[in-house]
Amino acid sequence: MSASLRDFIVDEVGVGLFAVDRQMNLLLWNRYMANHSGRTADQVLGHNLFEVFPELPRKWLEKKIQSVFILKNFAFTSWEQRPWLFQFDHNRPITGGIDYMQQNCTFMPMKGENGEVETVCVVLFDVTDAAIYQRMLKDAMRRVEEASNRDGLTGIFNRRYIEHALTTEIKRVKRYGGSLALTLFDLDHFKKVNDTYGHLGGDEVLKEVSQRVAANLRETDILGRYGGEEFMIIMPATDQEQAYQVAERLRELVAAEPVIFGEINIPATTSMGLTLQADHHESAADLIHEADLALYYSKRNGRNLVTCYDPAVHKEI
Ligand SMILES: Nc1nc2c(ncn2[C@@H]2O[C@H](COP(=O)(O)OP(=O)(O)OP(=O)(O)O)[C@@H](O)[C@H]2O)c(=O)[nH]1
Repeated sequence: MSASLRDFIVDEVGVGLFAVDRQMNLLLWNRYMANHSGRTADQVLGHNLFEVFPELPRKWLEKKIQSVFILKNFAFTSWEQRPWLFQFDHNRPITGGIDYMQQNCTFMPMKGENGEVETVCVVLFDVTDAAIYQRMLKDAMRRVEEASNRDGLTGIFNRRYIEHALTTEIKRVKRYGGSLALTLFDLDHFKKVNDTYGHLGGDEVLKEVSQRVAANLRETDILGRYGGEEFMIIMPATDQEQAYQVAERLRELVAAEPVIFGEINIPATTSMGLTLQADHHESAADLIHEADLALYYSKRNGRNLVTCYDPAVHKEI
């Protein structure tokens, strides 16, 4: 191959190419590197790489290059470990939060006639597009995952998620001890709300009640929509007295102010049933059943009430 052909390829190859000797002096600097760094080959060749580019991660890069001299093997770095070696602009209109050109690098040992590595040549690949797509894919997957856990109307957790969360919390208590309270609540006479104010009015009540309750829980509590107008609150590390206080506060909070639906005020109340995790509970279903029974007694005793499950009082219906 003629020298001119070789020079042509080195300059037009479309990746960054540079080479250093054992003292880290630059021996090769192709046009790609010149264009992106703003330093021409004439300005950098013969100079120490780290003196020309003091912003390079010297300790890490020197070790990497020295290892190629010593081990006489190729070495690689990926943008996932270190997003970039040189702070090059990427010129992408949609960056997805990516600041500089993302780079993969290959370090090649170039041996002399004596078999020793005399030069290390570094190939720098622009992998910004792949990095952007991977980040977008991860974001999309996170959003899908998030959406699959949420109830479309109210934005709180859906039944699938909250049942799973309850099972996890029960396992945690069984293993590490502590207390766990479960509250189920249901909007009172909700059929009448729908009949009187229409389905959209009913929906507004569901949304507003969810928001009020969500805003008045601890960060560690988990609120979910369990059914049409039925909700569940998992309260980890909460005993019966605390859970009762919380439920009473929430009940009052819902009843205190009507839900505003356009020009109309819709009064809403809730009935609640709560129970605590105990050794005899085998599964989430056992706990839910007790909370449901207590909720039933709240309905039966006049609604707008909180009932704590008591096995001596709350018998199967
Ligand atoms: N607007 C609206 N209504 C819903 C939704 N899901 C369930 N519902 C309604 O909720 C009502 C529940 O009625 P019931 O189970 O008879 O209970 P209730 O009228 O609340 O009576 P009590 O629970 O005994 O106080 C039904 O009319 C359902 O159509 C929803 O997403 N939006």
